[in-house]
Amino acid sequence: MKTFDDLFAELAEKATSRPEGSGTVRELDAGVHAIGKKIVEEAAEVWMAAEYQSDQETAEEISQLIYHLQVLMVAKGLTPVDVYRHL
Ligand SMILES: N=c1c2ncn([C@@H]3O[C@H](COP(=O)(O)OP(=O)(O)OP(=O)(O)O)[C@@H](O)[C@H]3O)c2ncn1[C@@H]1O[C@H](COP(=O)(O)O)[C@@H](O)[C@H]1O
Repeated sequence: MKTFDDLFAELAEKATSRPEGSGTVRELDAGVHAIGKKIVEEAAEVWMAAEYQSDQETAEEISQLIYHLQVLMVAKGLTPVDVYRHL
């Protein structure tokens, strides 16, 4: 099963190798403003799922929110360690 650290490593690698068809590359090219909007959208979907949908759907929305947060980290040159420092 993939972990958040595995996903981050994959996204960082894709940012460098820029494979054809990667949604991550597309999102990185769209820039921080667009990624930020996606984060706000996904956060709202997490909230709505938690209130009105199943636990499984909520978990799926949470995974998407974390994905977009990680794309933002890659865009900003931040690493998981930069975040762990604040936990
Ligand atoms: N974990 C994710 C992941 N979570 C969410 N998303 C994207 O985030 C968006 C969330 O979709 P929504 O359900 O909100 O649907 P939507 O609003 O219709 O989506 P859009 O129209 O905005 O694209 C979709 O575009 C998904 O593709 C993800 N895209 C990729 N990954 C993983 O990231 C890795 C790299 O992916 P690629 O860069 O695409 O190869 C792979 O391991 C993927 O599994």
